[in-house]
Amino acid sequence: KEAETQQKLANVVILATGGTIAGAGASAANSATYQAAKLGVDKLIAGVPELADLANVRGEQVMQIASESITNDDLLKLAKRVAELADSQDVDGIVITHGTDTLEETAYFLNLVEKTDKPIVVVGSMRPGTAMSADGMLNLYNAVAVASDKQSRGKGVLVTMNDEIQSGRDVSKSVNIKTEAFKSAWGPMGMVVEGKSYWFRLPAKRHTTQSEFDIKQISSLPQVDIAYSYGNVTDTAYKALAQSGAKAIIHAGTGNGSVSSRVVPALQELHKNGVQIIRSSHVNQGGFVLRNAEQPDDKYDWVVAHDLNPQKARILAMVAMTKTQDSKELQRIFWEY
Ligand SMILES: NC(=O)CC[C@H](N)C(=O)O
Repeated sequence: KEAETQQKLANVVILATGGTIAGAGASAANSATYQAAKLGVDKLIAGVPELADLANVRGEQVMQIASESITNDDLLKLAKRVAELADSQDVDGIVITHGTDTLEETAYFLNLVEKTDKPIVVVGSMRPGTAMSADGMLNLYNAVAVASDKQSRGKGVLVTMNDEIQSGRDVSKSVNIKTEAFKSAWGPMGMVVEGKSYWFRLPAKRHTTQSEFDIKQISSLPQVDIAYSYGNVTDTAYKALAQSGAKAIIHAGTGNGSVSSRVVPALQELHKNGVQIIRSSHVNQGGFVLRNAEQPDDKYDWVVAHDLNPQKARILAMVAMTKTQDSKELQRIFWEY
């Protein structure tokens, strides 16, 4: 009987990378003061015995770090392992446990480069497992539920936090401390409740199997950096980033991705020397940067990030620039993904 149930259940692999979901604090009252990336994947799985009702689950520890320390090399390593597993016939879905600080970057990266329609679900938690009302157990349970559900196929990389199913492209950490940290300007795609998913929307942008990018053809990522804008800003950071080797600079602009008149000349100069200038916005609820609004992008040959926040724009620029150095092509890619 047990063997029969196992046969019917989906095979889900949990790739653990660290974060608060693997964190531990000194006492149950420590919801914000704790160490991330302490528990191994086997402990995470053992902590939620109900996972066995959803899927045949096995775990792999890919790294054990806080996500703010993830490098491009870490991203490549994770994405290549995801691709290997997705190619394997005995894997039906993949869950990645991840720190929440850069979870949105990893989810978007995988959404762009994984050539599979098998569910890939990225999940984290806002409180360590040792805290009162810890959210990691339920988030992980929900992630495995979504990863083992055939309905989740072909919908791009997903994120399950706080009972919601979000698109890995759109979702962003919008508040800290609180468990409802992950929001998208375009709303969640669905809900997951008691191990069952309920879908309401589909992504409109190219992803996974419809993407022109493939992790198997990417062995390194170009240096792309972000410069933050504010009142009294100078061009120092932009110039320093270019000097350190940035091939593109994401302008984390004010408002509509506006650029201070004190910075414009430096950006024109950097672009003449081959650095791509990509205008994004750091407004909190989701920016919307349009070409030739605020700045004459056609004249300057700059690119706009449209609705992508600066950190997501960095991910797309890196992936795009593995294939093209042409600003028109870059802009097309920014419209399509
Ligand atoms: N809630 C979290 O996961 C944050 C912990 C840590 N800063 C990380 O991103 O890994």
